[in-house]
Amino acid sequence: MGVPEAYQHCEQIMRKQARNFSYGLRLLPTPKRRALSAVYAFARRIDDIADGEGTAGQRLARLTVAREALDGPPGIRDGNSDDLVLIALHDAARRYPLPIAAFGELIDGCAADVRGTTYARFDELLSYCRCVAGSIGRLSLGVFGTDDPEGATPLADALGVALQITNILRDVREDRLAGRIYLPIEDLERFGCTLSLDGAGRFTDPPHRLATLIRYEAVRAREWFADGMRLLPALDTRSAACTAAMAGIYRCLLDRIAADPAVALSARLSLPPWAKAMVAARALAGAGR
Ligand SMILES: CC(C)=CCC/C(C)=C/CC/C(C)=C/COP(=O)(O)OP(=O)(O)O
Repeated sequence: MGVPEAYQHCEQIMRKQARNFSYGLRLLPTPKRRALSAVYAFARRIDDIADGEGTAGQRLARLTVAREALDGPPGIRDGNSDDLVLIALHDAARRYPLPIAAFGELIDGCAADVRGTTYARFDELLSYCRCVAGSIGRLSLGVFGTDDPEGATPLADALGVALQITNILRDVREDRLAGRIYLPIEDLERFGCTLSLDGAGRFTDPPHRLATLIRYEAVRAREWFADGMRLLPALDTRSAACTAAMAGIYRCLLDRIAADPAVALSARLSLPPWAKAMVAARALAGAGR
C-alpha cells in the first residue's frame, strides 16, 4: 500500500471518530491536515487499546506492542510496514519535526488508565494530563510549525491539559461507570464527595456538593485555557484557526458543564454540529485578523 492510501485511511478514521476535533482539523491545508490525521489515528489506536476488550494484562501487552512501533524498525522510523497508520506516520515524521517520543508518554498515560491509577493531588493529575493530551499538543505543534519552539512548546502542552481537564469533567459519570476516577482524591474529600453510584447509576453525593466540586475544577480548566491560548500568536494563520476551533469547541463544552453541573453529571454533554461549525467559522475569521 502506498502513502496516499495510508493518509486516506487516517483521514477516514479522523472524520468518523474525531467528532469535536475534526472541525478544526478541516481548516488546515491538506499536507498538514493529513499529517495530523496520522497523529490522530495512532493516538486513537492507543486510546482504543486502553479502553478496549480484554484483561488488564492483555491490554498492557498490546500497549507494549504499540510502543515497539515508535522505536522500530519496523515501525514509524522506517515506514517498512503493512500497517497504514504507521506508513502515514512515517511519512508525516519525514515532513515535519514530530516529537515521536511524545507517543511514548501517551502510552504511559493510557497504561495508567488500564491499571486504574487514581490521583491523590491535582499536580499528579496534571502529570497524567501532560502525558495523554499535552503530548498531542506538542505533536500538533510539530506539524503546525513555529518560529519560537521553546516558548511555544509549554503553551501547546498547557492547551492539551485544558482540553483534558474539560474531557474529564464532561465524562465524570461515564468514567465512574467504567470504574475510573480522575478527579484528585484530595478535592473529593475537600468538598465531601465520594462519587459513589446507586443501583440506577446515579451519584449518591448531595448535588450541591458535586456542583461545587465540578465548578472548582472548571475554574482550573479555564486557567489552563487562558495559558494555552497564548500559543495562537506563535502559529501561522491556518494553524491558529485550527487550534482556536478545537479549543473553542471544548471551551464551550466547559462553559456548559460549569453552568449546569447536574446535567453534565447525568449524561454526556455535546454541542450540536451547527454550534461546532459556528465556533470553527469564528476561529477562521478571527485568525485572519
Ligand atoms: C496545540 C494543540 C492543538 C493542543 C490540543 C491537543 C489535543 C487535541 C489534545 C487532545 C485531548 C483530548 C481531550 C482528547 C480526547 O479525544 P477524543 O477523540 O476522545 O475526544 P471526544 O471524546 O471529545 O470525541
